Amino acid sequence: MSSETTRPIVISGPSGAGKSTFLKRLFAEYPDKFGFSVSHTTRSPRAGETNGVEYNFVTREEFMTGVERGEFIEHAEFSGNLYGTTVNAVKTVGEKGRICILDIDMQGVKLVKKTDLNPYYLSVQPPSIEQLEKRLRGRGTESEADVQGRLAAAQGELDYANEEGAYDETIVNDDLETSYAKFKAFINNVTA
Ligand SMILES: Nc1ncnc2c1ncn2[C@@H]1O[C@H](COP(=O)(O)OP(=O)(O)OP(=O)(O)O)[C@@H](O)[C@H]1O
Repeated sequence: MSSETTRPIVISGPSGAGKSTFLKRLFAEYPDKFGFSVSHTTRSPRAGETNGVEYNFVTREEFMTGVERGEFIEHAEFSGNLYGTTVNAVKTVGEKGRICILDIDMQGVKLVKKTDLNPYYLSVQPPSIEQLEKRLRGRGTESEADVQGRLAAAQGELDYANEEGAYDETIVNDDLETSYAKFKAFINNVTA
């Protein structure tokens, strides 16, 4: 296997564009090819959780030392605990021979670009904002306020994706079968 095959793949696009739909199908088709990075957290492990599997469990001091050393791509605090993704956690997936998939928003993309991870960047877009709204409502997993927030953020995501060189490839998710075929072709092309 050449080093090329372990480059991560960043998949980004507005909430509701269809990233999870594509990834679910992809993982079902290729169960052993891809992987997700293990995040770090300062929260305590729950029963049955193993360090290094669900999360890398660290102290707040260890976490903050990592942040100061620039080891984190991103981190955030939720309900009193820190969570984040390190550059090394992404590299570890590749070292195990799997392709690390990063399903992240535009802010995450900008942060990954500051690292030496050198991934492929793929933008998944809805056919229109109207269609996006329909799909978000159809999914039925968000409150009205959440749908509005996602639609407001969507335009920013699309504007960024239109900037020259922001992504290696853009897939407009109109007809699902056709779009998934394009998605798969992109993945197969960069991982061949
Ligand atoms: N081509 C398509 N045509 C019609 N509906 C679609 C299509 N692709 C996805 N959907 C539907 O649109 C909704 C949003 O898709 P999905 O959850 O995959 O988006 P997402 O980009 O992963 O969003 P998030 O970033 O919020 O996780 C889902 O209900 C999904 O079934």
